[in-house]
Amino acid sequence: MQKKYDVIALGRACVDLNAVEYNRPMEETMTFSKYVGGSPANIAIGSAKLGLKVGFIGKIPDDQHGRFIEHYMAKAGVDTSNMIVDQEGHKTGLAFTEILSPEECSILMYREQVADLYLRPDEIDEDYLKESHSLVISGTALAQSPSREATLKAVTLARKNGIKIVFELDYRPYTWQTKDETAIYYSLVAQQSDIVIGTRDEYDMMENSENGANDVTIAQLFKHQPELIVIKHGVEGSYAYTKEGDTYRGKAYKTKVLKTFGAGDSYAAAFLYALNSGKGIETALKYGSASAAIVVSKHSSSEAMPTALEIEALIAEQDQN
Ligand SMILES: Nc1ncnc2c1ncn2[C@@H]1O[C@H](COP(=O)(O)OP(=O)(O)O)[C@@H](O)[C@H]1O
Ligand SMILES: O=C(O)C[C@@H](O)[C@H](O)C(=O)COP(=O)(O)O
Repeated sequence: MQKKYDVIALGRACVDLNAVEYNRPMEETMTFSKYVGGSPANIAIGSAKLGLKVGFIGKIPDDQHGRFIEHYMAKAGVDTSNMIVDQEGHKTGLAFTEILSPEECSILMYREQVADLYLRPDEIDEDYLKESHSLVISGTALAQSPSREATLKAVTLARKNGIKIVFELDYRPYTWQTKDETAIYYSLVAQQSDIVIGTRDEYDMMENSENGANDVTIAQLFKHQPELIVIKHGVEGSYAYTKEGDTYRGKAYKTKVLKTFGAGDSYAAAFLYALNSGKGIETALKYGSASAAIVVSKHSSSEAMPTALEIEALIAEQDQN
């Protein structure tokens, strides 16, 4: 069935302030470049750039930053009709990045009173959701009420209407109170999702454990709704597991790394694009990894999202060796 959207992403659309000066601690960094950020916003922008029809559900502040985010996303091809403008004075989440070296990057997030976490259940529009084949949920949207309840409502409505749920674990320590709390909400949504994507560390958060094993994780989740589970292991590559018992391994592509962040979001965007285009899981892993390799070589996460041609060129170049 033809629908207006391939994907609707739900969660934060914020601002990244990336250090312009490299190899320097943040204390000594004087200049930052502004980009739209927030994992689900990055995934939406990356998917739209690849040609998917993309919508977004979130809340942005009624100020210059909110308008910057909305304009940028609309220009990138994301439908912003369900990006609610906050009327209670909440602010944009900020992510300051420190690029100490290509291996040592950190993110300092300012997430007090951020508009995205004030999305309310009554602001989730069932008719909008019905227009999409899939719904991408960011784990951070579950960190605090009322965004938590709004997200759970979207999950229920997606299930009711046969919309595939993709759960991007997207764990950020900020705004979560305890590990138990994270594990409870992550498990709840993962069990109701069709596709779950996360790093090994994020699955450990979901399981409230350390050094967890992929086979244990998938055995647990496959008792529930998930049909496809992706577990990322950084530069060591990633795995995709299907409920039917197939395992696929994706290698990381070689690249000149500038910074480490942005990998996960670009991976998710290209992985979903490839799956949506009917390319199969093995190829989707390649698209995700190649997209991430391109983004870690560039300064931003959102602006750096590659086109399908760039991804395909990298795969063709490195897979022939
Ligand atoms: N240094 C790197 N060089 C090339 N590819 C990378 C690098 N780091 C990550 N990737 C790619 O990005 C994917 C996601 O990275 P990962 O670090 O696991 O996720 P996240 O950014 O969400 O923490 C990896 O599976 C890999 O394909
Ligand atoms: O998600 C955020 O709020 C910050 C992002 O915009 C930032 O670019 C980033 O940290 C992306 O990292 P990733 O999860 O490794 O893709």
